[in-house]
Amino acid sequence: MGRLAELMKGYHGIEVKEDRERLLMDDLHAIMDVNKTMNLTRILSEEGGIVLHLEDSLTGLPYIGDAPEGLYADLGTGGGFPGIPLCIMTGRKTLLVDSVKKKVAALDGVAGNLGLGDLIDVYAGRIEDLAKERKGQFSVLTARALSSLPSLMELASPLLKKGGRLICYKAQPTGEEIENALGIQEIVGLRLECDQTFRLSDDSTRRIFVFEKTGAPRIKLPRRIGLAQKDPLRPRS
Ligand SMILES: C[S@@+](CC[C@H](N)C(=O)[O-])C[C@H]1O[C@@H](n2cnc3c(N)ncnc32)[C@H](O)[C@@H]1O
Repeated sequence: MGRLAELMKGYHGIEVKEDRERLLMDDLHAIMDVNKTMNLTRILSEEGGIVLHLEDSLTGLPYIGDAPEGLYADLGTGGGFPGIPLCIMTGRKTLLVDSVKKKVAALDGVAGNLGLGDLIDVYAGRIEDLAKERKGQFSVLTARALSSLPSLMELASPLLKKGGRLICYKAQPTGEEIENALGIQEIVGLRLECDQTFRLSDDSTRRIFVFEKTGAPRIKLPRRIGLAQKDPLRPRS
């Protein structure tokens, strides 16, 4: 058993088989290699990458496992986290979404080299544009280090089919952010299903919020490009 598999079993009770671990480590090495010429991640050491990219990404595994069958997209994927690790572990058809074209092109190359070209597609563009093109098509979405919870809910809602899940990875959400997220659930047609705090092996704290799409949003989504992140929705008083 390698270091990642040991951490996942010891700290999170998640089993990572040998062939999956090899592919996950190949992904990390490939991203670190691309990172020499393009800014994909600030984490430069292998040990840092194992914990802060792979271990952290895989903590979302039980939640993606509970989501309905079907398409998965990682919103604001950056260096492909948590999208590529979750694809490797679940075998779901995966779309990696980011507005920066060269990052997305690099990820396409990495996925192809890992032999994941049939499972992984990429979308170089804004989430709001994807929502117009592929409304209601996704069963599960993830977002890590992308935006506040209310922004994520607004961006995700039009992409999700009913019963689909949005899995948000947060390091330190503020009380106000959580209050606003809870206050806009009906407006965006999502409901909080799970709010879980846990620790990574380096002792840092993480929180995962899972929302379920319960019905159509009360307002027309997506709003104008940029508004979800610049001027997030607030609870109606
Ligand atoms: C801080 S990075 C996080 C990357 C990765 N998810 C991670 O956790 O390592 C946020 C990424 O989201 C992308 N992004 C931000 N807003 C976006 C939008 N509205 N549509 C598409 N991509 C977006 C940025 O280009 C950036 O690559």
